Order: sequence, then C-alpha cells, then structure tokens
Amino acid sequence: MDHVLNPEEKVSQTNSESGGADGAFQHVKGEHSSPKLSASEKSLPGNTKSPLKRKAAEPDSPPKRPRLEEGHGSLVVTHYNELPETGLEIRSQSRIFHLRNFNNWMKSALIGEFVEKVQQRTRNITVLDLGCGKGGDLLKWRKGGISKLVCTDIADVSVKQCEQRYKDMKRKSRNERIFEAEFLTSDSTKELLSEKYIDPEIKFDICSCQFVYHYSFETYEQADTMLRNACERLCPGGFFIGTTPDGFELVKRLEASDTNSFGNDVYTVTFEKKGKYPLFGCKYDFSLEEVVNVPEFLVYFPVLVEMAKKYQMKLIYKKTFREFFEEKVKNDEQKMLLKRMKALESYPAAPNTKLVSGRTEDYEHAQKMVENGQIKLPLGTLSKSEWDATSIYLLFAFEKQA
Ligand SMILES: C[S@@+](CC[C@H](N)C(=O)[O-])C[C@H]1O[C@@H](n2cnc3c(N)ncnc32)[C@H](O)[C@@H]1O
Repeated sequence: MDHVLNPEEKVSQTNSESGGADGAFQHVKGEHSSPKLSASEKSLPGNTKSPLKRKAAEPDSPPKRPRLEEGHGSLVVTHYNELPETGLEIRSQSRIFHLRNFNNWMKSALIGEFVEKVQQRTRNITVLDLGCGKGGDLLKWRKGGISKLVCTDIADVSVKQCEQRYKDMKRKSRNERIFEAEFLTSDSTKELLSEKYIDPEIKFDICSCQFVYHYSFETYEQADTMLRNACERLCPGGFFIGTTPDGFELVKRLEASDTNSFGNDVYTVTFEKKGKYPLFGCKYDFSLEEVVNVPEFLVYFPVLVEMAKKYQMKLIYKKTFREFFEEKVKNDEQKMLLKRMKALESYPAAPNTKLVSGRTEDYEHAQKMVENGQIKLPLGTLSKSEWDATSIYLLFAFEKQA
C-alpha cells in the first residue's frame, strides 16, 4: 500500500527553534519567544489556519476545564484513573481510531530503534516506563525481548490495570520467557523513584516517557525532578526516549489563530492568553474527540536539552512526527507493522465501509494522489484533521554520557 499523510504540509523549523539551546537557556526564568511564521508557512494548505478561523467564528464556549487550584497532580490522577478501558470493538468505531494507532506505531518504532541499539551491548535489558498509564507499551517491551521492566505512574488505578495486563500477558505466554516487572505508583515530578525501587541499586538501559513529560513543566523543580527520575539510574550509554507536544508548533498555531484557541473537529488546544509564554507553568487545555484532558504545560525544548546536561544527558535527536514517520516508513518491517496496526486508513474506503471523516476536504490530499494516478490503490492515509492533531508532537532521544 502506498501512503500519503498530508504531502503539502511542510512544517519548517522556526527561526527561534534553530537558535540553539545555549541562547535559549539564558531565558530560563523568562519567557518563550513567539516563533515567526514565514509567508510560505501561512499559505500552506496543511496549516491549521482554516480550522482556527472556524473556531473563531463559534460562540465563546471554551471546553469545561478542571480547576487547577485542586492541585495539578490530583487532577491528573482523577482524570487518568477515571478513563474507561475500552475494548477493540469500541475503539475501532472511534473517529480517531487510526490516529491512536498511528501514535502507537510511532512509539513502537521509537522503542524498537533503541531496544535494538541496546541489544548490541547487552542481552539483559532493563527499562523504566515513566508514566506507563494502563500499560499500552507492555507488548512492545515483550517484542523487544527485554529482561526487566519497572512501570510507574501517578494514577494508582492505571498502575493496577497495567499490572493486571502484565499478569494476563504472562499467564497466556506459556513457554515464552516474559520479562520480570515491578509496579510503582508515584508522582515523578515530586518524589524520587530511587527511594522506591525494590532493588535500590537498579540501573536502566532505557527510560521511556511517552506522552508524559509535558505534565512536569508546571515548575522548574517539577521538570527537574521528573528528569532526575528519568535519567539518574541510566547506565552510561543508556537512553531517555519519549514523545511530547512540540512547544514551537503549539505556539505557532496559536499565533496564527484569531482567538486563544485552535484545532479542528478532532482536537482543540486552548491557552489562557497569547503573546507571553513563561518557560514553566505555561498552561493550556487539550481536548481530543471532545474529551477535555487535564491541563498540560508547554515544553520549551531547548530548555529541556540544557536541563538534561545536569544528568549527563546529551540530545541524540529531536524529530517531528512527520520527519520520524518518513524515515521509518522506508523500512519494510515498519511498513508491515503500520499495516498490521491499522495506523493508516485505506483510501478510498473499501466497499460497504465508510471513511472515518465524512468531510471531503479531510481527504483532499489523498484524492489528489489518486487523481495523479501513479500510485497503488488503496492508499494509506490519515484524515487531515487527524494529521493536524498528531503533528503537534515530537519524539526525542537523549543518551547518558560516560
Ligand atoms: C497520555 S498518558 C500516556 C500513558 C502511556 N505512557 C502511553 O503512552 O500509553 C499520560 C500519563 O502520564 C501520567 N502522568 C502524568 N503526570 C505524572 C506524574 N507527575 N508522575 C507520573 N506519571 C504522570 C498520567 O497518569 C498518564 O498515565
């Protein structure tokens, strides 16, 4: 199957982003600078400009947001603990079925890449899954053939579900040797995990932090504590990998909006104001499929790069989802996995099935490819709204220096 996401959307790096970490860190106690949009970026069809306009025309009814005064940590706990576990049947009917699978495939490719690197020096791989949630990555660790996994999250119900999932996996695995696992409930922005591990001397080859680190950017102290938890027990040559919203992309989309909000029918991001972006505590609300998430905090990536040096961590790469996707999809094995995980939607829809979005404009990019005629059908794609939602994220990888 050939694939196309949104080929005309080329999100280039902003001036301030290429400015480098050193300069940016001088502003640690200051603010983000607003990235400037180039003329070509403004006219991109893939830019979120039109959905933003649509949003602006709507009456002022921001999504209901939990009160931060209740304490962000406890809001996170309540929110994630209360998320229902949905079966495959319900998930497959979701408007964002492919988006979720796509994000999952990205994590899978990232985890696979770093497990492979570590396998070159050891067969006994130990991993910390920081912000493990309900254990969505357990199968990935099993596939990676690791020896030991420590799963930790602030939400106790999620940790219990994660543990149960692990037990079920182990029970069903029969003769296959499954990694050992340990489960910890902890606020990694405030408590030290090193005081809680069963083995007080434990060392990790990988710390994986998927869609979590942005919760720590409420204050410098919290961001530093989470970073310490992620990195202090890594062996030399160990990796800190993860996914998080791209602060530059968020600010760019916000600045292009007429309101304090942007998004589309799939996702919405609402800031309190525009123009001032403190380095820590720059809060925004994120909602996906009309479900309001707990508030998140903007991560100014150059600051993270500087802060990580305190723990002997060197940035290997930071990639947008598009960059990473384009690189990984060249690999046949990853391409097969993309298909197996149903990470892209078939276009046109198969007989007796419907596309996830009923809006023609959501598939204009795919339709253009079909009309060009030089591709194998069906095509693998994401609706434009889903692509706009997933392309706010980036992936990162740091390595511990000897
Ligand atoms: C979007 S979910 C991602 C879960 C999982 N990593 C995945 O990719 O499926 C974010 C997770 O971060 C956890 N989290 C948020 N703040 C945290 C904190 N301070 N300490 C530990 N976990 C936290 C949440 O409870 C939630 O499970």
